[in-house]
Amino acid sequence: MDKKTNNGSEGNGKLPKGQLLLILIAVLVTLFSANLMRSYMMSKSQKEISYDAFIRDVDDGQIESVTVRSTQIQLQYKKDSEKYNPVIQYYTIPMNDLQLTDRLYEHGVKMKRELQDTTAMIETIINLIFPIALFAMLMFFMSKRMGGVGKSTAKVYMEKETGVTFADVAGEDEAKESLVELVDFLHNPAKYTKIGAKLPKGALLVGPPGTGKTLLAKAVAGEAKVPFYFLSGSDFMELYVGVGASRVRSLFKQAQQTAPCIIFIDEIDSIGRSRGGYGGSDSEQQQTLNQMLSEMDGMDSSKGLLVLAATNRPEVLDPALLRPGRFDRRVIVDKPDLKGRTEILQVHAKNVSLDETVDLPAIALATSGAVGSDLANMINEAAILAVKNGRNAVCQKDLFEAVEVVLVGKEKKDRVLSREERRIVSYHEVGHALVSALQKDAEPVQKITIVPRTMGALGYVMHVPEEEKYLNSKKEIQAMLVGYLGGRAAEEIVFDSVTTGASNDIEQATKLARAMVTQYGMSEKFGLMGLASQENRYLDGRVVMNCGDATVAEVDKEVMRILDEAYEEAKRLLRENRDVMDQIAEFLIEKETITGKEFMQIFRRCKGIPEPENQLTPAEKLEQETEKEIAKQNAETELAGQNQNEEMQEFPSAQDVNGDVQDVPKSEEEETKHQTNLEED
Ligand SMILES: Nc1ncnc2c1ncn2[C@@H]1O[C@H](COP(=O)(O)OP(=O)(O)OP(=O)(O)O)[C@@H](O)[C@H]1O
Ligand SMILES: [Zn+2]
Repeated sequence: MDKKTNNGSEGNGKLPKGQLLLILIAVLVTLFSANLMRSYMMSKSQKEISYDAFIRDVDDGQIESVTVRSTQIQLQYKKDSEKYNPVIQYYTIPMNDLQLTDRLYEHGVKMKRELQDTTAMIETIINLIFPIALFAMLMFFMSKRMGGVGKSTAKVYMEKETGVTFADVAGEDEAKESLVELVDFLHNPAKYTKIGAKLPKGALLVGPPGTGKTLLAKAVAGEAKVPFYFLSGSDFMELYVGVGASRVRSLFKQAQQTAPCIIFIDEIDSIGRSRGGYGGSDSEQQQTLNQMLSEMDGMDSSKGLLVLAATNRPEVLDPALLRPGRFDRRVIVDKPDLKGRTEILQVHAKNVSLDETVDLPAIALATSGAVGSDLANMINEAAILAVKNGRNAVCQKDLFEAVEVVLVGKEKKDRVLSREERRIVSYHEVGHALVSALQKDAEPVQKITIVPRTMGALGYVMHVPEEEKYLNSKKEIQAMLVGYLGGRAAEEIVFDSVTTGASNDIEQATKLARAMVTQYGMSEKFGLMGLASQENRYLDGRVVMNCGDATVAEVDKEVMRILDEAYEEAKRLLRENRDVMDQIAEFLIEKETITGKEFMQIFRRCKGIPEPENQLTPAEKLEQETEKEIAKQNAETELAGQNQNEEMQEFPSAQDVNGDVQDVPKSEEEETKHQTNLEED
């Protein structure tokens, strides 16, 4: 979702440490030179006069006042004296003169005695102690900020025991399988080295954010009961030159001392980016990477030391990292499928009280495209909702609400749309839904809402897949395209103008149409030619075209044609069903949310289709069964009339959030692409 890999560490509000250091040095230099100047000037302005000259001046009545100190007598001449000078401080060395006081008194000279030479003392302090103190501070500061350069103990995050096991990681069976082997290496390295087998030094966990890569690495450590060292590639970004490399060195050194153990490097792409590749690798990154490479080469894996690294951008990694003896194993940690999602939900629901309405597989069906961290979030969010509503167990309705919260954000109650905006959003969403309902190959509509959400959606349509699909026919994909464009088509038909609200739809539709032409071999013009390969399946990576410029232009034309065709089809469908669209949109404007049932009722009424008798959605069936069961229970215990099931009624089966949301990890299209890919392999 919005868990984009954060490579930079800028913008944390604090002054960069380098700058602080510079400021400190500048202050020091200024103070120092100011001091030098001052004492220079002071030595200039002090002027000694002989004792007899002093006595003469006293007798002459030229002296205004004296300050007597142990080592000198400072003289202040009267303003009208010819010796008077504001910048010169006259003094004389005291003599053993017993009459001095009387003499001064006689001539009306003001007398002051200072026991200690305070100015001298202050001067010593300023000139000696203060700079020393500042220097000491500076040294202290520098040694602290270098974080142990030269010392072997840079701060490294370590867990003696992670306590995580493979049972905590749900789904991801293939990934777990290849990691189980590594656990055995760690357990008993001698068993392998005796035969002469070389143990693997590293494995690369590759997959989209939030799929449990960190969790898997911890599970390997937990299963092998070895310490777990953790380092995140992005931590290196804020460091000074040389610090990254030294951190890597000290990490490996520490790890080697506690072997067998696991070193886990998250976001390895931020240090392991291809040297001299695009993005401009800086020398600091290179140094760190080189250090890592040489540490791995020098590592003795027979001691049971294993380096795991995670990335969602394997294609940017330096090939040197992937060579034999380094991260030569690749473990794919992909987005979970329906079964995987069900299992992840079950793992996280283990410690949550659920009531009998809860149907986790239905939630899994509704969350195509969600990853482990999303699902974990949903369970937690549902638990919070249950507490908020004063219940002591989570029900299915909480879970469905949590799905929406995680995928499209919370309802934004304070965001009030104007009447005109509500009309436009309503028609837009009804356009999507109606087009889907009219095309037999599209999924039935489950819910439409125009309550704005925090993650940016003004409204959206939920679909219910009857089952999870891994392969889509050309017809289904075309229907999907028409569905994506239905919102914009409705706007054009009704308001004769279009808004920015459809930008995400258009992006999705274009991606899908392009994939039809270049990847699925679904265009007549280009046939089966594979024109592009997706650079990164794990993020919304760019697609690399494998053909010449002329062909690229042709592809663009073909994509445009497909989109135009789909748009025309959407408009045709909506024009022919204008009355249905108006009625549903009116209902939506008034109610803000319309359920699939209500939608179909209006739809059927307008189209003159009789209400089907016994055609229930799976969730409705479930609901009925649960009701029956409760009734039975009630009869058995002779308790009557408590329908604990009320809350669920609005929420039939599984749903698929599909709409104008920027960040929803999208589902059908991606799933289709991915599965099609698998098919090709
Ligand atoms: N397969 C899974 N089974 C159970 N829980 C999971 C699974 N995948 C993710 N989670 C939950 O999501 C949380 C985050 O996952 P984790 O940090 O391991 O993902 P990641 O792939 O390392 O993500 P990133 O790339 O953002 O670091 C986990 O702590 C766990 O609660
Ligand atoms: Zn839309």
